[in-house]
Amino acid sequence: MNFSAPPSPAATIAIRALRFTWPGQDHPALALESLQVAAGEHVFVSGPSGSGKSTLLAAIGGIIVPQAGQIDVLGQPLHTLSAARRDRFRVDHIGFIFQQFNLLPYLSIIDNVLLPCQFSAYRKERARQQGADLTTVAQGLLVALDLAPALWKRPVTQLSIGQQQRVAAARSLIGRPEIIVADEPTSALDSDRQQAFLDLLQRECAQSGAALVFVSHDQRLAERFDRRIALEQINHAARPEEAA
Ligand SMILES: Nc1ncnc2c1ncn2[C@@H]1O[C@H](COP(=O)(O)OP(=O)(O)OP(=O)(O)O)[C@@H](O)[C@H]1O
Repeated sequence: MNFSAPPSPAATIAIRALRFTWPGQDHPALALESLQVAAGEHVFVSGPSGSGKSTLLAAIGGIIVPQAGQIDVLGQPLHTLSAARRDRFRVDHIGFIFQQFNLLPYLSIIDNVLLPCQFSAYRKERARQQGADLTTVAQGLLVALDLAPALWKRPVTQLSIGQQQRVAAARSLIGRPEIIVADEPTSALDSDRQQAFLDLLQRECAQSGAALVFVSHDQRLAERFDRRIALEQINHAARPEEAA
């Protein structure tokens, strides 16, 4: 079949001697000697504004390519892949939840959840193994994430922020990618809803065995993770004094 099966990994994510400088900048945004995430591990990444959190997630996703060092994801060194193969590898193996959710307003809720299966034969196949058909699997995820069937016919633009966020989480989880990456997914929610969302996300990740890399400013969420990383302490390029 024509999809990129993962090589067997020593660590789910392994970063060594990473240096990344954004185009046009004279100072690196990332300088990390070593960072590893184990299979199924839930890691909380915090750090002040400008400490490189989003840049790190972009590097893990192969969206940007470091000028030096190496990132292996599921045993695959990302720098050896062409841009097109990196894109495919990302959609096959990593579910992203962005701060702004990036839901497509012209698609139904179910079709938003199923989007990764449109781009990835690997995710589609894995989703198929989970249920009778893809729609049933998407619906099952929405129910697990507390999004009631009465809402499924609504345009995504008519959902609350918390509901949109749960659709985005279901989309990241469909087809059981090995890694879920979440960039400040709770920043628009009040404290109770943040905790509830994290409950659901962690439960689903535990069930699928996915590693979770969760970026947040909110230290109240930190204790619920296997490991906490203060990025400004390990990112030697970080200049948080410049933070807004
Ligand atoms: N597209 C870009 N082009 C140039 N510089 C960038 C770009 N994106 C980020 N940077 C710079 O890289 C550094 C790290 O930014 P990054 O967005 O990764 O930080 P962050 O920790 O995610 O911040 P925040 O918490 O504010 O989202 C900052 O100095 C920022 O100005």
